[in-house]
Amino acid sequence: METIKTGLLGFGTVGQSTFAVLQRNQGEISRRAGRGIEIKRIAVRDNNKARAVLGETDAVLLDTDAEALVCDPTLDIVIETIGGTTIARELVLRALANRKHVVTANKALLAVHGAEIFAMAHKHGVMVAFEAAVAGGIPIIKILREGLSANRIQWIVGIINGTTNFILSEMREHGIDFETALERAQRLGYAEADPTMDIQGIDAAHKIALMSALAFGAPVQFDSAYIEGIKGLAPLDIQYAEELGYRIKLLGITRRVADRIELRVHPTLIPTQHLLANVEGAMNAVVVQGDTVGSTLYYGKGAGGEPTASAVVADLIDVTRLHTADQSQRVPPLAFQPDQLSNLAILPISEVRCCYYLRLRVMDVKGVLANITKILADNDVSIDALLQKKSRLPDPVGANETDDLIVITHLAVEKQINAALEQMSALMTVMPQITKLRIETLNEGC
Ligand SMILES: NC(=O)C1=CN([C@@H]2O[C@H](COP(=O)(O)OP(=O)(O)OC[C@H]3O[C@@H](n4cnc5c(N)ncnc54)[C@H](O)[C@@H]3O)[C@@H](O)[C@H]2O)C=CC1
Ligand SMILES: N[C@@H](CC=O)C(=O)O
Ligand code: NA
Repeated sequence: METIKTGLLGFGTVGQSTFAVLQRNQGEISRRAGRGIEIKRIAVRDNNKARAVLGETDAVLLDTDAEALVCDPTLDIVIETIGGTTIARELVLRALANRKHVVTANKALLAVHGAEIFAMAHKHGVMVAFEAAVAGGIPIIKILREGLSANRIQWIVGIINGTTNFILSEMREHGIDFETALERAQRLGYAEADPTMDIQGIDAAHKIALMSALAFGAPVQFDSAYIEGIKGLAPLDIQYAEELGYRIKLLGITRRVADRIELRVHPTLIPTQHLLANVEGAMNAVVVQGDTVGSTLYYGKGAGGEPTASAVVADLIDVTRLHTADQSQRVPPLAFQPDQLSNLAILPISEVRCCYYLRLRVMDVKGVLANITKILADNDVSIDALLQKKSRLPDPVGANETDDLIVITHLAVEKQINAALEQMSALMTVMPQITKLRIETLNEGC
């Protein structure tokens, strides 16, 4: 059978690795797909740079005309690896309108414009495949869409941003400062073109929003996600958390709660003995809890050229198989049939129930602890553990001796915690900036 012809948009980290994997493993790939898969055309921004990597070849048309690529009648599949939500959106919509399947690694694009893009694909009877967009090489989309399709999924918790996990690991294990760790992540090809997407938790939110839609059969609701990144995380809290038996990770969390969904990304304390706490560097891990299967864990490389290309090429093989076969075998992009999506809304963060880590800096005077425990009790918050130590922060001018007070709470509703924090902040004996972090024990309890 004739090979399937594809066009590649962008030739950066993911684009180059996709090209290399398709070449290197072409024998096995065509045996799996039922026919060969070829990149016949590449659209780039800088021809000379790309030519230097690609070398001289007549087999691939290399130019800067992305518009022409998505309209090229000889191509069956467009592979989008340029990133972003503007030009990529236009090109993907144009490719779909031209009845080309699209394989993309672009989570930002699908989290923001997924509804429009999936509708366009449906209208023209073509596929949008995006395994590479979530947790890089871990085949989590396939797991959610196919492997766990018998389950009523209850929650998903994941380390789904390699850059921030790499930074947290480097800071904790090697005492490296934030900026140096970020530079390393960029050099290794993990970070987004704009690394604030990683640092601020936005990239993780794109991914958890996509997984949430797949798990619960609702539209992608990235706009309603609660997002907090790692920039404000103090090394002191990383230390105290360790002393109390927790590690801090940037987690993406989505959970079914009655008729609503939790959708949030924030630094979270998890017990150090949990497998997730030991996921280091740019590795990703996702825990999916289904009613039938129970708890399942998926672990692997979430960023970097080759692991991401592994997912892009797997999608190319899937699309090739389905393109070649009867179209009735198509799998819906969000796992549920497009006319069967529910309108489950996102639960506001103030309504979320969690356990909390609170760090207060207090004057070392009589009654301070009693006041704080009373405020917590008045707000219906019970204490699980308490640690009081001489403050490790330098004393501000004129202050009495100060202590760091760490409180670990039992399950509480976030608005009760916030009310308690407001009352504590008003105490003369409590110094400004109380730190609040959420805890997930990854059991039923929290
Ligand atoms: N790097 C990684 O580890 C992963 C990246 N992704 C996603 O893959 C996509 C690509 O990421 P990277 O390869 O890391 O980025 P990159 O910045 O290395 O590559 C993007 C390439 O696209 C080119 N480009 C930009 N606009 C263009 C246009 N209009 N026409 C032609 N070329 C254009 C750029 O010049 C650049 O070479 C992004 O959506 C990213 O979120 C997904 C998973 C992992
Ligand atoms: N910037 C992302 C790349 C993969 O999605 C990350 O660090 O995880
Ligand atoms: Na994946």
